[in-house]
Order: sequence, then structure tokens, then C-alpha cells
Amino acid sequence: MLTIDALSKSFDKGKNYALDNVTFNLKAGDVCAIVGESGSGKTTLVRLIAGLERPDNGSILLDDKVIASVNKFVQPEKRKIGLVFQEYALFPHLTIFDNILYGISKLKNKKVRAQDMLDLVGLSGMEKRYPHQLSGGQQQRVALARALAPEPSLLILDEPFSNLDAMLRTQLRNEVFEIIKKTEVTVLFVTHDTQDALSVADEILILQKGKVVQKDAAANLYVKPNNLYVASLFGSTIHINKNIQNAFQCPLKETCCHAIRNEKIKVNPSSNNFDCEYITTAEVIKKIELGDSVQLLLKLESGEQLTVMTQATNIEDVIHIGFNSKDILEFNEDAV
Ligand SMILES: Nc1ncnc2c1ncn2[C@@H]1O[C@H](COP(=O)(O)OP(=O)(O)OP(=O)(O)O)[C@@H](O)[C@H]1O
Repeated sequence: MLTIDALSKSFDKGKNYALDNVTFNLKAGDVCAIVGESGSGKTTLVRLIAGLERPDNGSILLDDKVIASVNKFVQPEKRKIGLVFQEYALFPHLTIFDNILYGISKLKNKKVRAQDMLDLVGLSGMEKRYPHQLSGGQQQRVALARALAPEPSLLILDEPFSNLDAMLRTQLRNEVFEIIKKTEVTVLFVTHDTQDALSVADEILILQKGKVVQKDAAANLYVKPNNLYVASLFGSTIHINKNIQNAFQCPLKETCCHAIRNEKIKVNPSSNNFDCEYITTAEVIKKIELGDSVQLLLKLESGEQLTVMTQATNIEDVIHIGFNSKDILEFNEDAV
């Protein structure tokens, strides 16, 4: 239903590309999260799709119709795309009900539809309130109701929960996606929080420096990341550089890049009977008790520092750590 083909955008006449030859598809009803470090191009991508920017190259098709290309540009309000941003962007001088009515003023049954949307987001009874009389979470639900009212083909959520504190964030995220699931709308969800993406998305699109580096189901991103950047986004990861290879006496292919997840590093408080292929000793610099486990900051002889978790309690000042070859991630690149 959404087709992005070779999409590129530069803000400095081609010196740098905020988006560089991005291609992907979305099926109707999918929830796709867009994840990437700051500046990777997430917002630029959704602004192009929403019609708030024009592409330099490539095309965007929604429901098989070109909505943006080098030669064609459909105005944002004609695109059948609903938007919810970080800042709630409600009109402060309009009531909640009128905020929702705003985008559907031409509909015959607009009042019924607005009321249905308020019911959907659990805010019926609050029609006459103004935005400043609602909490942040309630305002974001109004923004969602307003975006869904015109029955968009695609709903874009750009960091919609960033303004909220951690507890409310998780609660509202779960509520919002329960509402979204009922409507079966297709969703693009921009977030820098991989937990958010893993919790709600069918698929996750990873951007790095304006390029798509992987689009995959959540489980695959953890088990088979395409590069070290993706691996590091989805769990603490240690790059097995030359020093670490030497410390563990673990020779690896020079043409590839290797990494190991922190949780795959095993700790042996004493030195006996350690069931690991690659082993080294490490000095314990710091112990942090976390209730059911202990986090250890370790220093190898080479000076490298790394963090591991253990359930062991009898930790000495110098311990053995190790890992197995089956847990090594291998990438076809030599970038760190
Ligand atoms: N209007 C603009 N003018 C100039 N440069 C821009 C503009 N918008 C974005 N950029 C640049 O494009 C690149 C991608 O920015 P973008 O905002 O899309 O990244 P992002 O992944 O959404 O980042 P964040 O997570 O910090 O919001 C950055 O280098 C940014 O500085």
C-alpha cells in the first residue's frame, strides 16, 4: 500500500544526503517502526511521505498512486495521511470536540464521527474541555482521534511519546496501539526507543546515515543483525577488535567485523571447570548490585574495559570470563 522507491533528499544541494536512495514497501495493516540514531533521517523520511518536504529523487506511492516524485507533488491535505507528532499540535482555542471536527468539516456525519473517535480513545465526556485542561497523555489521545477521524490510509506517528515521563509513556504507548489495532490502519512509527519498536511493530526499518540498513521482524534484528550498528541498537554489544581477539586467543577472519552480546559473555568467579571456548582473565573494577544480578565493570590486561552481568555472588578481584564461537556475530564489513 506504501511504496518508497529510491527516495533521496539533500538539504545542502547534494553535499550531504539526509536520505539516500531509500527503498521499501509496507503492506496494508502493517505497523512498521522506523528506528535509527539521531540524524539518521527518520523525520526527513516521514516528512517526505506526509508531503512536508519534496524529494530530490525517487518516488512515493500510496494505494498505487504516485503522491510524490521529481515531477509530481500531491498536497499534504490530499494525501489521506494522518499525523501525530511529539508536540500535540492541538489548536489551543478550540475545544477537544472542535479539534477533532477540524479535519472532517466536509463530512456529512462529522459530529457522529467525531464522537465515535472520542469514544475510541476513551475521552467521551471531555468534549467541551480545551487542550490545556487535559494531561499530556490525554492530549496525545485527542491528537490520535483527530488524525484517525478522516479515515487515513496511513497513520504516521513521529516520536509521539517523547514528551511524557517513563511510566506514562509505556502505558500510553500500549493504549495507543490497542486503539490503532482496532482501526486496522497502516502505521509508520518513528522512535529512537528500540523497546517501543520491539513492543508494538510487526517490522522495524533501521536507518543509518540516511540509508536503510535493515528492514526485518523484531526477532531477526536481534539474532541476525546486518551490521554492528543494528546489533548495538538492539542490545549491549562488544566489538571484538584485535585487542579482544588477542586477549581471548580467538583468531577471526580479517575481512569481517565481529561482535558479541554482553549477555553471552560468561563469568567464572573461580578459575576451575570453565566451559567456554575462548577464555581470559579480567580485573574487577566495579561491582553494581542490581538485586537479582550483579553488573561487573572489567578491565582486560590489554586495557580494554567491558561490562558483564552475573548471578554469582563470590566474585574475586580477578576472574575468568569467556564466550563460545556459536555466539559470535559476524558481519561483512570491517567498520566499527
Ligand atoms: N530542514 C533542514 N535543513 C537542513 N538540514 C536538515 C533539515 N532537516 C534535517 N536536516 C538534516 O538531515 C539529517 C537527518 O535529519 P532528521 O531530522 O531526519 O534525523 P532524525 O533521524 O529524525 O534525527 P532525530 O532522532 O534527532 O530527530 C540531519 O543531518 C539533519 O541535520
